[in-house]
Amino acid sequence: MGGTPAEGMSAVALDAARVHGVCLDSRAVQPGDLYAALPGAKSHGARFAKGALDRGAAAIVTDPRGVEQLREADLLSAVPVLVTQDPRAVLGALSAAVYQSHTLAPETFAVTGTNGKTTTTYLLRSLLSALGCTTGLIGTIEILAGEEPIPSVLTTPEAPQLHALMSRMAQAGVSSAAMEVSSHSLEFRRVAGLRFAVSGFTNLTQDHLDLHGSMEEYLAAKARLFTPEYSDRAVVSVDDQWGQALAVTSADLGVPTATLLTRPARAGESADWMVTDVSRVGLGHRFGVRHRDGRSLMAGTELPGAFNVSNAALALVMLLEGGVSLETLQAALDSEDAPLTPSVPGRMQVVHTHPTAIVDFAHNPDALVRALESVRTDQGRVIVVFGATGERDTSKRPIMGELAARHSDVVIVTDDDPHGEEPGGIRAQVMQGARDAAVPGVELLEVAPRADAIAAAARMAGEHDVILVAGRGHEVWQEVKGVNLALDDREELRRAFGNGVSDSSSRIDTE
Ligand SMILES: CC(=O)N[C@H]1[C@@H](OP(=O)(O)OP(=O)(O)OC[C@H]2O[C@@H](n3ccc(=O)[nH]c3=O)[C@H](O)[C@@H]2O)O[C@H](CO)[C@@H](O)[C@@H]1O[C@H](C)C(=O)N[C@@H](C)C(=O)N[C@H](CCC(=O)O)C(=O)O
Ligand SMILES: Nc1ncnc2c1ncn2[C@@H]1O[C@H](COP(=O)(O)OP(=O)(O)OP(=O)(O)O)[C@@H](O)[C@H]1O
Repeated sequence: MGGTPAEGMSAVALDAARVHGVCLDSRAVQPGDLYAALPGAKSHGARFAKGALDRGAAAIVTDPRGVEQLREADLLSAVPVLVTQDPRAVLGALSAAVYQSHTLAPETFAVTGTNGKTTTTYLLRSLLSALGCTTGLIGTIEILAGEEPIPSVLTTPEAPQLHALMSRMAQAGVSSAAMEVSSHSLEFRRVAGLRFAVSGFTNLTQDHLDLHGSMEEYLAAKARLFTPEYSDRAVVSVDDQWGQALAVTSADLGVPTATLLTRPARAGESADWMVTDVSRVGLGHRFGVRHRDGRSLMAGTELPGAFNVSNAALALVMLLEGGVSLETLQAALDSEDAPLTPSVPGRMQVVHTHPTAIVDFAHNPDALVRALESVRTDQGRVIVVFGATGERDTSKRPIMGELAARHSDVVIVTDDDPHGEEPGGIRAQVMQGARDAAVPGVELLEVAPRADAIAAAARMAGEHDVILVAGRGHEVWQEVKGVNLALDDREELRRAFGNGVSDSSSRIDTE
């Protein structure tokens, strides 16, 4: 590399002796790293170049705006600077070259879709382990390289971390990995330079419209995964219109694509794989998965919720399409391991019985309805506690309020992560939707803070009622105006039931 900005990446050869890593956060730079100074929504990474250099950055990659900022700060001649119009477009390839991940990466199964990514990756990991593989996991809750846990900040990490992880997994002997691919990561090309053995699509429903603008754009972001650039094969759930459209484009682009229908077929509908013979067993289900050529297997999952049959079927079909034989998979399913009942933190997690109290991550309209439907019994009431996130897709707030009122007996609206927003204003929008639904007999309460709302639910629940605390799942921090406050819905529920419930209600509005 030369000491002046190189126009265009083709002019540049990475000097492996000098560049040992790639990093896009000045605060995390290690000596010898290539610092990627990227344009961001709030600032430009070039603003932080001095910090990166102080920490030992060996080179910088940036865009022309970044070069200007480096020039103004008199940092242009400090280290070699690579300049390209769109640094995110080359970050995957640069990271792959530095970490040698293209030769080392384990066979990876990618899952995308609005809901079900985390659960499906846990199901894949559990099945792969039952098949004797050393496994890896990358997703919202945690990253695992074999048994080694690595903290997870994003659902899908940035390209440098992803490529470094792939190398680390290879060193840990990981042969197969399951990974969540968010629409944000596809939009920002975080997965550039990776190839997936099989990519799976769960569903598309309203979420993240603040980033994508419309459902069509949201699908277009997801669809980037289903191209020959990323995927050797695809399994697309065609339960909704978006999956049906995606299956067509994926196949048209030359990705061998299998379709999966996990709900009953409507007239004229068919798919390569279908879910059959679904029966409820306790909180879980037994079900079959059948190919249109007649091959089939039988499976069972104790994970609550009909949607977990869809997630489990997707995981099974991804493995079958990836080359695992039906007989081998059936043998793993019939083993003592119960590979379709992994413990997934904060996803339909039963925290208390009599009354049943469940913590779930449902934080968008479709997930909330499905979670509420799956906890309905004919014996008691459904009490839901939830709120909406601040500074995110505001249009879903009244919709979720309305749906909660339609599918519950008691709705307790509280706070989620308000971030920088005024929590009372967020609650008011959710409450408005619940009120507008005008469902006779439903009780609407607004209770804050969240711990008090959970306590109120525990206090009012009878033995046969079900409490669903939705929206935060595994999360243990609540972010309020830049401060992280300790808050774990599971702990609050245990406290409410275990230690009794205080009489001092902080209810602030009752209807
Ligand atoms: C909307 C979004 O995705 N934003 C990402 C974006 O932030 P940004 O554009 O605001 O960055 P910025 O603050 O302007 O900073 C510009 C650059 O300067 C760098 N910087 C900044 C400060 C500093 O001191 N030093 C430094 O080097 C930053 O690393 C960045 O590269 O680039 C940052 C650096 O990589 C990301 O951390 C950040 O993700 C934030 C944390 C985030 O919350 N992302 C969420 C929305 C997200 O991606 N979620 C999806 C899952 C969604 C779902 O399905 O639920 C995910 O995959 O996790
Ligand atoms: N296949 C599905 N269809 C609809 N809802 C689902 C499905 N699977 C799970 N859910 C609901 O969505 C919530 C989130 O599930 P999960 O974490 O598996 O999805 P995710 O796609 O990883 O979500 P996120 O992107 O928000 O992290 C669950 O807690 C459950 O309420």
